[in-house]
Amino acid sequence: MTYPTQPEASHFVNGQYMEDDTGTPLPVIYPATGEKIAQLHEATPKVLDAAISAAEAAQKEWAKLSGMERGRVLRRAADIMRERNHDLSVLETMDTGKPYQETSVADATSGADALEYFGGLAASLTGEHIPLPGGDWAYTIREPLGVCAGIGAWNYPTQIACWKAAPALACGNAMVFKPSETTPLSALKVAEILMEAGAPAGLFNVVQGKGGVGAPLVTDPRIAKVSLTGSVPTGRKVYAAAAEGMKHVTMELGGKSPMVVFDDASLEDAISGAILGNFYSTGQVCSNGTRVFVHKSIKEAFLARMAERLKDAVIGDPLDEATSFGPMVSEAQLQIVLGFIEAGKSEGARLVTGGNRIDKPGCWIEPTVFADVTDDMTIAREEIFGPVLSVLDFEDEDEVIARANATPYGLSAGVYTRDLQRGHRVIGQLQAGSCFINSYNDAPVEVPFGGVKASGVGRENSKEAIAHYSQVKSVYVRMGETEAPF
Ligand SMILES: NC(=O)c1ccc[n+]([C@@H]2O[C@H](COP(=O)([O-])OP(=O)(O)OC[C@H]3O[C@@H](n4cnc5c(N)ncnc54)[C@H](O)[C@@H]3O)[C@@H](O)[C@H]2O)c1
Ligand SMILES: O=CCc1c[nH]cn1
Repeated sequence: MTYPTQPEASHFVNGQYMEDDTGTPLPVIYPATGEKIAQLHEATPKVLDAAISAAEAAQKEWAKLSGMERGRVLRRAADIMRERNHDLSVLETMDTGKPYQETSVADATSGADALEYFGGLAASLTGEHIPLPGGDWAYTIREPLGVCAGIGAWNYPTQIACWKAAPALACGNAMVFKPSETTPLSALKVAEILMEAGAPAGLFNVVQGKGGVGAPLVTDPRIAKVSLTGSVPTGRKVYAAAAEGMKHVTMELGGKSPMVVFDDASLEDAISGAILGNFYSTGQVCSNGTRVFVHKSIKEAFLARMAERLKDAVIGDPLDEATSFGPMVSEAQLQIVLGFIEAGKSEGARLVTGGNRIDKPGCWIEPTVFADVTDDMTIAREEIFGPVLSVLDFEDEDEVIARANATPYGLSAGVYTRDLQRGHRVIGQLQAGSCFINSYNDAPVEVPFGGVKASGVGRENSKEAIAHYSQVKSVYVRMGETEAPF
């Protein structure tokens, strides 16, 4: 392996790399080949304490800056990130296995968008003046929360770090970020870039490790807010632990989202949407539309054309720009997905294409499509987080809305139809936070992102995120005498 993937040290604390090799070893594997590309260590209590202390000290100084000054640092970081997009994308590809064709347009670039967007907003985070009877008045101040903990999943490591850090820092907070143990490399680059852009030492710290490092980070009394991107079971644990300390939370969790394809839809567009919503990032996207409800009258045409379109997937070296479908992130995740495929077969779903591990080193699996899936099957109920698309038939609008909503999840939903009234009518009734009409899986920073029901609490991106990284102080000002009853 020629690309430098071994970082200077495992953690980034108080503006510099930090190592404590007494921590449990954490090997980093390139999923495309199974080769080890870096060797890190999990954070020990000493590292974690140093990171939180550094963040606490930095936050006090950072909060004294004006929004304009804070925003300037974030916008500089966005520029640096864009200048380094190539190298950052190669690193992201090696960390996750996602093809460079994707990482070069959806990872560091998305992180840079967040830094630029929230950098631009920082100066406008002001309070209100509220006139009251008798000449009295009140004003409000939007204050930072303090030190925020960010905890990431492995599918979008750079994007997740920036989607959390950018609004947190814009509001005057500091952050201790724990990336997923599976993809620990790129958050360290985010930390380097923020320091280079002028952020004070300690403002953004990275500590490595599994849940055993995440758990004490969440409960540390110096942490004011926890933002987790991860699965629903982890979300339940982290939300409960944060509640004990009455901390603010953002929970960006999993889903089992419906995509509804009506009989008047453009078949090519609907298939493109289903490809984006099931096979982009090898199916490892939280908002994926994995329950594809296709109107019975067009189902066979949909399946035939989907099978044809899948032949155009270029499965190969993720660093080759022509590759459009990479490996799964890890052997463990691959085994989980193979288990779901077996469940699909044994419960009676029709395997249309794929279904097999690809016989070469690394974590490769074929893009897989099941048809004749029914609502009670495991593959229709549980989040798979891999390249497995399930087609379910429907005939009636009210029926499909009820079935689409019959899930504990509520992250996303999509509708394909040429009837715009129907599109809005149906989307309006689907229980999901991030929805699409005649599109799927777009996530621009200007638009709120997040789920309802078990899929999460709070929103990332857009102006909505500001409310989740700040609190409002109100000040009542009496202009006359203070009257009391006695
Ligand atoms: N809604 C979103 O924005 C979004 C985005 C990406 C991924 N996801 C979800 O993430 C999941 C896949 O990622 P994953 O397998 O890394 O998820 P995961 O829940 O296994 O882990 C997520 C993170 O939580 C940490 N963690 C685990 N136990 C913890 C504990 N007790 N306390 C604190 N931290 C703990 C892990 O180390 C990791 O960093 C999928 O369910 C996917 O839908 C959601
Ligand atoms: O994985 C979830 C977040 C996301 C959705 N689209 C791009 N990133």
